[in-house]
This record gives sequence, structure tokens and C-alpha cells, in this order.
Amino acid sequence: MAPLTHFLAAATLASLGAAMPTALDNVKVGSTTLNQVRNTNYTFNGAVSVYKTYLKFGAAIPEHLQTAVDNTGLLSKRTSGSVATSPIDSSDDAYSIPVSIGTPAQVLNLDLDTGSSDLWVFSSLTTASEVNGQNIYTPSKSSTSKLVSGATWKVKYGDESTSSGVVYTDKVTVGGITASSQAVEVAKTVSASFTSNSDIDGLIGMGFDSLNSAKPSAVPTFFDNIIGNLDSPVFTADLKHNKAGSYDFGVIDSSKYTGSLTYVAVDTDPGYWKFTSSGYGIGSAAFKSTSVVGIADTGTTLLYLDTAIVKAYYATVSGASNSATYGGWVFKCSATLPNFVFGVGSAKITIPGSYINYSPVTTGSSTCFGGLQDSTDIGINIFGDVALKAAFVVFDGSDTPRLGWASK
Ligand SMILES: CNCc1ccc(Oc2cccnc2)o1
Repeated sequence: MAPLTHFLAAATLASLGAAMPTALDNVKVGSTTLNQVRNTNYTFNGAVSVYKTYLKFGAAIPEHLQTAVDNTGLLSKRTSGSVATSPIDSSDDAYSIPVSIGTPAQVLNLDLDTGSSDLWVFSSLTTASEVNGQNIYTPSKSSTSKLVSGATWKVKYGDESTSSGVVYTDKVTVGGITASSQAVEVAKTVSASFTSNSDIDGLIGMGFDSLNSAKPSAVPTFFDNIIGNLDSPVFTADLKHNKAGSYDFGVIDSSKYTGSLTYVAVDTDPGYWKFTSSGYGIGSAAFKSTSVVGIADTGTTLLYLDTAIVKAYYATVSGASNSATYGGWVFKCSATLPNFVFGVGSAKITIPGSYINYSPVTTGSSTCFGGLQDSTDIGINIFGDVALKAAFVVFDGSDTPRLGWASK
């Protein structure tokens, strides 16, 4: 059967005595048969059927019906959320988010870390002498906590800091989005640099599962547990210098960036958000097209790149030196540093020179430590917070993970 619209149009033109030939003239009115095919995937559910009838006729959904429908899990709700993230100090050393754990909620400030994949917390089980002002999670005070029998974890970070302990599951909510049975790795011991950092109550890893340290088997990340309920399988980072930014889940908020997003492929081996930058530019010098493989890591403070790039950058800063005393490139705090541009595809992200004039080597010193440092001893280039806070970044966890970058 020709589409009805064509048929009606032809009839109308004919009635108007339209003389000019139209394309409709050679429409042949015919017939066809569409055979119905059973949807073998469909399972009838009474509550869902009644629910849909109520919706169809605009009837209010009684609570018992909503609960019955929710309990089927058949109408998986799609959701999105947003959480503010604040620098923990005036140097933007790290960025924390409030995370609610347990019933009733116990709120801890966790470092959202795309460079690792353990959600671990200071707790009532942490060696007392290693707790110094942090908020703690007390599983015994949560009616929804469950010990994961036999599970342990131990994690070591790039800066040699460590923590370890046992594993519970509990309800975890971030930005209004809840994982009802999230693995919460409870610290029994933490290293000195965590103890001395009273602004961080633990980490929430948003890397890939292969980086998770739980034994005898890895436990899913918070992103793993919520991704199926998100409107879109993404979270985004909008970190800022000296002020609150945000992490969004399930949505890309175009009001948070300028221009357009440029996407780049992610290599998930060995578990980082690893991508290839298309090159770099120093100040007003010509952009150098070259592949720079690195990871987008919200849990690392600074930008770490290859020696050649770092040397070329500090060659433009009079008096800069790579100091054994201070463990990296330093210069006079009064120096004006050039911007640093890195490429993502054909796009360019500009890091203001002021972000690379990172902070005095010690409080009050006139010698400042660079926000760009050498990655040789690390073994991988790291686009840490110094780089990320110059951009809006989409962490796309779809079947083909990718990173989206935009200026802002
Ligand atoms: C600064 N050491 C303690 C500490 C606070 C937050 C983190 O987490 C890190 C450190 C390095 C890389 N990735 C995450 O370590």
C-alpha cells in the first residue's frame, strides 16, 4: 500500500484539475501485508500493565502501585545528578565531594579520583593514632551495612601513599544518585600523608575495574553501579581554581563549557582514562603537533609531562631550575609564566600560566614550585588537576570509552 499521505495528495491535486505532471502521477496504488511478529522478549507484568493504564488515562499513581512497579525493576528509571566539588586548600591540592554512606547517612568528604578504582574511607576500624580530624564511617551505626566476608584491599598511589583494610557493602549516594549496595572499602590503616590530610576522608575511585585492589576479587566502582541507571553513561568534571566546581553524572551540561566538545579515544589498559593528546604550545610559540599519551587523573594535583616538553617550558622562565632540594622545577614566585596549550584532536586547551605558578615551596617562601613537572620517574604522563581545571571534561563510559574536552 502506498503511504496514505501520497494517496491523499494525489487525490487532492486531481480534484484541483492540476494540469502539471507531478511525481505523484506515477504512484501505483497497490497492497502489501505486514505480518505481526511475537515479541518473545516480552513478559507480562500485572503491576506494570495497570501502571501504564493509569498513566495513559492520567490517573494518580497510588503509592502501593508505584512500590509494586519499582520492585519489579522492569521500568528502570533513568537519572542524572550533580555534586559540587571544592578544592581542599588554596593551592587546589585536591578536590573533595560530599558522599552519603549508610542508614542513617554518614557524610564523608571523598577525593573523586579518576586515576584509581577503590572507594575507601577512614572508619571506626582505622588505627586510632592514624586518624587526625577526618570524618569516619562507622559500619556498626548503619542499618544497611554488610561485611563482605573474607574480602580485603590494599592500595598504593603514585605519591607512595597507601591504605588498606576490609570491605563492607552499604548504600552510597552522590549528587542525589544512589548505589544501594556499594562496596565500601573500610580502612584499618592509612599512611602518614593521609593522616596529615584532615580534609580528605577517603577516595572514590572512578577508574576502570582492573585498577581495583580488593581481594579475592575486584569490587565494582560507584560508576559501575550507577551507569545503567544514568540517562547517559557519562560523568563530567568541571574543576575550578580556588572555587567550587562540579561533577555531573548522566548528563552533559552545555552551559558549563564554551565552543564544542572534542572527543578522543580512551585506552582502558591498564585501567586509567588514557588518551593521546595531539601536541602542545608554550606561550605564543608555534603549536607543536606530536602525540603525547597521558591519563586524565582528577586525583593527581599537577601536570606531569615528558622531559623535553618540561625543559622547553621552563627555558622561557628566567631563573627556573630543576631543583633536587625541592624535588622539581622551581622559580621565583614573582616570575610571570607563559600559558601552556595542549591539543585534543584539532582542539586546544589553554592552561593559564598562573595555574603553573603553583605555590611557594614552603609557606611564605619566594621560591615557587611549578604546576608542570617531569613525568620520567612516574613512567606515564598525567593530566592532573592543573590541566583539568582549565577544561570541561566528559568521562564517557559507554561501550567505547572516550574523553570529551572543551574550553570554558
Ligand atoms: C597526598 N598523599 C595523600 C593523598 C591524598 C589523596 C591521594 O590520592 C592520590 C594521590 C596520588 C595519585 N592519585 C591519588 O593521596
